[in-house]
Amino acid sequence: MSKKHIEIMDTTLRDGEQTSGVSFSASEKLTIAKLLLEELKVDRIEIASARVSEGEFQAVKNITHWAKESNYLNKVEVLTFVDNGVSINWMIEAGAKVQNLLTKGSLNHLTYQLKKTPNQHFADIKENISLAQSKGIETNIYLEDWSNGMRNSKEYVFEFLEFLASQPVKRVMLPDTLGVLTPSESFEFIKEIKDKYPNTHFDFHTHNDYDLGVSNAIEGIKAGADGLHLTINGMGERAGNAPMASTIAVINDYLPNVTINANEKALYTVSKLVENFSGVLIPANKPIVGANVFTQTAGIHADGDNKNNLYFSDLMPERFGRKRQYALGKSSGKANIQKNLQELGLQLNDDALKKVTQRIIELGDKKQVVTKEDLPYIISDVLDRTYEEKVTVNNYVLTHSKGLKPSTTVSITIEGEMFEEHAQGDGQFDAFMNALRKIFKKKKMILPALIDYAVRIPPGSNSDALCETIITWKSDTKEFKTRGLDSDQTVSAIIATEKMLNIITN
Ligand SMILES: CC(=O)SCCNC(=O)CCNC(=O)[C@H](O)C(C)(C)COP(=O)(O)OP(=O)(O)OC[C@H]1O[C@@H](n2cnc3c(N)ncnc32)[C@H](O)[C@@H]1OP(=O)(O)O
Repeated sequence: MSKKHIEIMDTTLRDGEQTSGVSFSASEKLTIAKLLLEELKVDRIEIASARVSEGEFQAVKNITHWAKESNYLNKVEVLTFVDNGVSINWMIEAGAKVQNLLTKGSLNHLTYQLKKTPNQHFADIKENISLAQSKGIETNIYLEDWSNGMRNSKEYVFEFLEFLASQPVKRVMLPDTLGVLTPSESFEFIKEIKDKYPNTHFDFHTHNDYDLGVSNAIEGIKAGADGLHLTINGMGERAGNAPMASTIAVINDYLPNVTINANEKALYTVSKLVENFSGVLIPANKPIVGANVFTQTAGIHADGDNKNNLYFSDLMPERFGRKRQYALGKSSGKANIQKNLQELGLQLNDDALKKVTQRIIELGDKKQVVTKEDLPYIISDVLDRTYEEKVTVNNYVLTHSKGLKPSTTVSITIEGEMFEEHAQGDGQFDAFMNALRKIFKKKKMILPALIDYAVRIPPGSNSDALCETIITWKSDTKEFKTRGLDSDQTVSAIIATEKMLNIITN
């Protein structure tokens, strides 16, 4: 079976910009247009609606100027209105060559918005197309609200298509303007039309109001559509349009008899650029381009990746210029940690790996985000413990309140014997140390003096999970440092103190 080429028309700069609150500047539009055509290699781009504003006029002018020099002018399209040539003049002055003429694809819209009869509308359109032709402008035609037209005024839609068959129109564009179609209707409607007009090029334009934008687009292609309108990150009015990334991936993976020019590898870069320019953040779970979609979190999945890539699918991140990652947190297992260690070029023996895994799970339990960059600190914190653990801090309460002295109750075990003490201090940690001093007095031991106390976020660790406290102690015989690492500053100091207690009792 011969393969069919499907045109991809990107409308991020027109329909995508209709996302509430989004307005691209002229230079942003030019940058996005270049990336779309040169890197993502979509077949066509729709860059603006005519007449909108002076800024929009400038934006179109900049793009057409560049497109003319780069031989892309016939791929750059402007949405126009049936307005006695006002839109056509606007786009000609802005240097554009292809109009996407917005007409009414449902009787309802025609009757109530334009207040015209079908014959009046067709006559206006005929005049518009012929004016465009006389000025060297190519015409594609939108049948706005076509999906509802097919449901409620099918006779009108076919009358319209019959009229268009005699017109010099390059493409007929069928929008599901309100995103109301189901996948099966998308298939049926497009098939019905394509069967009747097999030689006409039909674009299908879907919206995501029911989250069916991609499914509908795919069914449209199966039914015979020749082109699709998509937007980067699914931007667009209301719930947006069918997103470029997932639609392309589905076409490539599930429609073997279809070819497209779009280059998957460029998707992520374009998506991030549009995210930055639009200010509309890509949801972390957005297929293909979201931050989390190539991150394995569960330990079992990371383990399976080590064993014959059991949790891989065709949707490999490298296709899209991305990399698989392994999250660190409470659902991590040894395999997640190993994968991250490999990336850092570190190796641990089984015992150390177990201890580090346990520590990451503890941190994860506190809802902390642990990153790959935190790992070296966690490792040195855990592996610091080269002594026999004779002292354990079991429990403590630290209080801090306005007008009252901070106080602590602490319970510790020293070589199997439990002690509990209460003390006040100048701060929470001071109170904690005073309680410890009381306990160790009972053991006839004097604790070393605290001579320096430094707190920092570990350098290079770019998560907010960790806080490192390094305490310098001085006893009669020596000066030494201990460090503690935790998400909480006081807890990290207590961990450093527990290490000191173990050093002096060993
Ligand atoms: C499917 C889509 O997403 S279509 C998106 C179309 N793009 C836009 O709307 C771009 C943003 N719009 C605008 O900047 C403005 O609306 C403009 C410049 C186009 C027009 O502005 P205004 O002249 O102020 O009119 P307004 O915004 O109220 O638009 C409604 C008018 O357009 C008419 N209209 C609606 N569809 C069409 C059409 N396809 N062709 C011609 N006129 C149309 C309406 O009948 C109405 O006319 P009326 O005032 O005589 O009743």
